[in-house]
Amino acid sequence: MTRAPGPKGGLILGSLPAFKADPLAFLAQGLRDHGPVFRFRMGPFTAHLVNAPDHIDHVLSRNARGYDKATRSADRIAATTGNSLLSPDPEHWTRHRQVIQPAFQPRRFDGTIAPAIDALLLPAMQDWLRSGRVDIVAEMMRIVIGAAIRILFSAEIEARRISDPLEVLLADTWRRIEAPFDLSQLSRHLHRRTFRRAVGQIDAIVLGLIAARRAMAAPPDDVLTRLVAARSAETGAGLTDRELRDATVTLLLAGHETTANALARAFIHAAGGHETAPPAQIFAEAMRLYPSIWVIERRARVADRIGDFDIPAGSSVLISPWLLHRDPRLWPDPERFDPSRFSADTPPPRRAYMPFGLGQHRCVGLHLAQGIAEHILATVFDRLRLRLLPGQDLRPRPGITLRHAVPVMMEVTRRG
Ligand code: HEM
Repeated sequence: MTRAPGPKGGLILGSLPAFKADPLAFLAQGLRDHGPVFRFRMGPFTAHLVNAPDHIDHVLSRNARGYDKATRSADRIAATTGNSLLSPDPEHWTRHRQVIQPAFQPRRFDGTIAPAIDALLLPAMQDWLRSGRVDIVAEMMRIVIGAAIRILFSAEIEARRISDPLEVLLADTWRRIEAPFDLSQLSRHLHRRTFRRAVGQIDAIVLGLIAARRAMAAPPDDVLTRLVAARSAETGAGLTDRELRDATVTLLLAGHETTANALARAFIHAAGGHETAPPAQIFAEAMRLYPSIWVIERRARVADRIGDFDIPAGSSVLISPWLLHRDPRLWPDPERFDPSRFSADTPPPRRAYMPFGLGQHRCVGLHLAQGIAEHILATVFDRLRLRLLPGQDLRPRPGITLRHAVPVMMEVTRRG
């Protein structure tokens, strides 16, 4: 057996303290010191980081059967989302994917994205102009969640009623992923009270939306109606209220911070030089440098071999779009923000770009996220001039998603 090289770490916790202190720096250092497949230990768990395009394709796509999502991270996330698309259980995943994927085809959103955003963004831009400033992270979060609620559920709910409890859930989930031993696995009652309260707040909203939708004689044509109407091809059964709740909470959790944080990065880096680049290219480049899902985890179901190294059954395999997108062999001058990398005549290097993942678990919300982001970027840069105020901490804060230190303030003036 050929073990992959890697940092030794401490006797009991292994590399967990170094990972917790700065996960991006820890993984980047491991790559520099040990090469594109390296092994490390986090408490009792063994992990392998894999960072060559061919190896990533092997794990997520070509040999996806050899890997599953029965990972600690998926397990912790399922405490919030229940049995849904993010569930480690392949049966639940298949059922939800069959129902949700058709509801997210790009043409399904024709004509709905722009009005949902404009209703929130246009008045917001007036406020930014009046005060001459905007906290771009908070505003992107508010506008994305508000627009998503309109697009998915045709509802108008104050964004904070959803984003505040989601924030608690995401922070709590990340804490549990980082902890080598989690007593809440023994009993749901050991979940912190704040966690349970946040779940209760979200459930009250989504279960209310589901009940109202079931009672409607002429429901609107949106994602919730499509989920309520979906029937299993084999049994003809529709989703229960619990399944609808799990699907809905999953979409909210997976979609809001990912899109909002990448958008905030797009504004921060495009302002002052790249505003006239096509919005699709600005957003693609922001997600290259700041992929919201900065690490993807799988578990080896059976023993495998990646490159020259043996991967034992049960080992966790980590793939980091953050590292892949900054590899200087794939991306010349990787730290430079340059939307023209994505112009039609310079397609990105093959298999070197994966902000939405790869293979069967590839993001279902991809077209929605891109549609929302491109419309917001185009509308704002068409009318306003944004400049980053100096002296701010822009370092990324990795959690479940790649976050920012907040607030990030930008100066706002009228364009032209
Ligand atoms: C810029 C925004 C987004 C980014 C960067 C992103 C990224 C990703 C990535 C990397 C995965 C694959 C994870 C894996 O393989 O384990 C994923 C899966 C997923 N995403 Fe997104 N996402 C974004 C927006 C959205 C939106 C708007 C929604 C829905 C409203 C969404 C819903 C999901 C769901 C449900 C999955 C699980 C798919 C599955 O396992 O079958 N995402 N996303």
